[in-house]
Amino acid sequence: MNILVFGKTGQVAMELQRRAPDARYLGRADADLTDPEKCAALITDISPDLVINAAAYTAVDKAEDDVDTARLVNGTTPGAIANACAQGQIPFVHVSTDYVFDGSGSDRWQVGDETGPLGVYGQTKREGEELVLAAGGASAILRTSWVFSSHGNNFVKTMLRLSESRDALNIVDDQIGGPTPAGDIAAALLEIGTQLAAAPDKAGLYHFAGQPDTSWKGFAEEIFAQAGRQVAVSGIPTSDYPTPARRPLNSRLDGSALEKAFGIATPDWKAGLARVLKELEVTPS
Ligand SMILES: NC(=O)C1=CN([C@@H]2O[C@H](COP(=O)(O)OP(=O)(O)OC[C@H]3O[C@@H](n4cnc5c(N)ncnc54)[C@H](OP(=O)(O)O)[C@@H]3O)[C@@H](O)[C@H]2O)C=CC1
Ligand SMILES: Cc1cn([C@H]2C[C@H](O)[C@@H](COP(=O)(O)OP(=O)(O)O[C@H]3O[C@@H](C)C(=O)[C@@H](O)[C@H]3O)O2)c(=O)[nH]c1=O
Ligand SMILES: [Mg+2]
Repeated sequence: MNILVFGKTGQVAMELQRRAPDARYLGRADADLTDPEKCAALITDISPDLVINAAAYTAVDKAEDDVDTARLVNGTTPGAIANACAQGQIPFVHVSTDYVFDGSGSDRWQVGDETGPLGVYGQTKREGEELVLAAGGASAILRTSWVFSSHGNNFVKTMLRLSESRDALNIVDDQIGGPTPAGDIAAALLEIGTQLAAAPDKAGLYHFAGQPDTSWKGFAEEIFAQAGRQVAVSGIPTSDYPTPARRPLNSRLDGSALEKAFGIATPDWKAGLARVLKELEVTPS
């Protein structure tokens, strides 16, 4: 199967390259997602058997002041890609986020639940979802959360870096969600794409997030425990950690629709964390 991937340097794109080295990966220089027409034209020219979009504008706070770029990258261009795929009858797998939700309540979000993004990143990712679904092709959207890996920027690497200079940290303990290993996401995207090619009726929205749910404080504590770093972690409310973008308090995603349609189980993030720390050569001292 000829697979075309938008994204090359990001966490999920790097993990896709490990699992599907023969796919074609488009970096920013090959396909700038601020240019919807160019991205759509690439699909028509290349005519692959499957398209995966692993690129996005993921700088949550920066997006608040960079709305036009975030909208093009997260909304307009995924829509244009989905339209080109629908026209060419090419299955398309796209990635979205827990930040499309408003974070109310404490139930796990189901795929059909109403969205209500709190910031520009979440709003533009939701616009992308709507445009992809409206394109009407064989498109699957995988919402995930709190992605980490040995590559790029993520919470695990931030905590490890801070532990070099700090013996105490304040971390928010009232945002609850599922940390998700990028490697498990990449494997899920490839499995979804393969199944979608044979069964286009499996198109739609799905959730995939690591379990068990935890807070950012709980995630930090597990990172330091597994890494053998002595850092005292104090829980603080979100109101004590002001940021330009608001973030959802309840990010719990229910993965049962994905399990039912594709047989893909919810990943164990603590096991994924152990693998990432091993890759980073972080061992308890
Ligand atoms: N990171 C997270 O915690 C979460 C991510 N997601 C979603 O998962 C998907 C993958 O995210 P992740 O792997 O973490 O992303 P990263 O933040 O690791 O990387 C973002 C990628 O998008 C690329 N990109 C950004 N802007 C453009 C552009 N204008 N043109 C071309 N490429 C561009 C970047 O390229 P470059 O290196 O050139 O900047 C980079 O490869 C995204 O859809 C994201 O919304 C969902 C939930 C949580
Ligand atoms: C560094 C630090 C962060 N925090 C908090 C801030 C924030 O609420 C939380 C996580 O910080 P981050 O900067 O990793 O958060 P953020 O970049 O918002 O992470 C999000 O990225 C986007 C792309 C997504 O789609 C989401 O699923 C989610 O992963 O930790 C502390 O409380 N103390 C600290 O010292
Ligand atoms: Mg971030």
